[in-house]
Amino acid sequence: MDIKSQSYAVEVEDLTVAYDAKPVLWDIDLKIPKGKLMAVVGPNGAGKTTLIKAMLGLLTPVSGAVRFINGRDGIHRLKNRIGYVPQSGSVDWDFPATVLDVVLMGCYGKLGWIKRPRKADVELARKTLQKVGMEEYASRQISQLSGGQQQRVFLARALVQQAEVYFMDEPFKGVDAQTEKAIVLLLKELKEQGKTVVVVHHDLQTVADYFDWVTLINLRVVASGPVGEVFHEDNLKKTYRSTGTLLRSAM
Ligand SMILES: Nc1ncnc2c1ncn2[C@@H]1O[C@H](COP(=O)(O)OP(=O)(O)OP(=O)(O)O)[C@@H](O)[C@H]1O
Repeated sequence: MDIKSQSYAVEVEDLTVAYDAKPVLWDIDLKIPKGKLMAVVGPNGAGKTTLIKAMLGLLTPVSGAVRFINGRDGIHRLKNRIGYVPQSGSVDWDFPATVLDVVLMGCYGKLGWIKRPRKADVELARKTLQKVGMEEYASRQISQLSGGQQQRVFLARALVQQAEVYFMDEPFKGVDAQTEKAIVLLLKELKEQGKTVVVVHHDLQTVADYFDWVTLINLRVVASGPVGEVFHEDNLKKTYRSTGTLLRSAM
């Protein structure tokens, strides 16, 4: 099937997810058009990470379905075309692997640990490390990097995968201004390549600059659509309810 001819990258239908029988996402319906940079916005505990994990098939929903590329493919048939940058700090890197090894994992998935990388893959991995400003750390143990540096390596790993749809959980969390700029440039580059990127994002002030599509969520989807249409005070109020101070600073 030609992935490029389809208009939706991801479709979520009636998705309900619970932890210990307590629903944290309720009846989620979502269509993410192909080629969009989409922010997922909502207060702490709104279910943003849970939504991403459920879309990736890392959590089993109580009900509902997630379909990729206009409903034709499930996640398991598409795994090389889906890239995931988990939240920094959520992965235990306390095992022996260099930065270059970790980036090469993006080329091979699980096979990376047993298969010898091809020269072209190593070149691509090094070039991508350069892009995220980490080339001089290629031989460093991943456990010996700061959180922000690990975040850059995660991004490089996702980029070498050359996926169609990317999910990034708070890629800007705890990074300095220079790294933030580098990530924004990468997002724009992915968009230019026609990729779809779904990003959990907390900084309301940068939503309109960095993204063209937004989903506002708090247990349910409050609104989802073009930033210019749905990212307004009314919807933000509904999403954040009592957090008026945060709201005022964003508008
Ligand atoms: N493994 C788990 N077991 C039980 N409850 C969980 C688990 N993970 C998350 N939760 C709960 O589910 C709800 C949604 O959590 P989630 O991490 O998806 O929110 P979030 O919007 O990503 O929050 P944040 O902005 O703080 O990262 C929260 O109430 C959280 O306490």
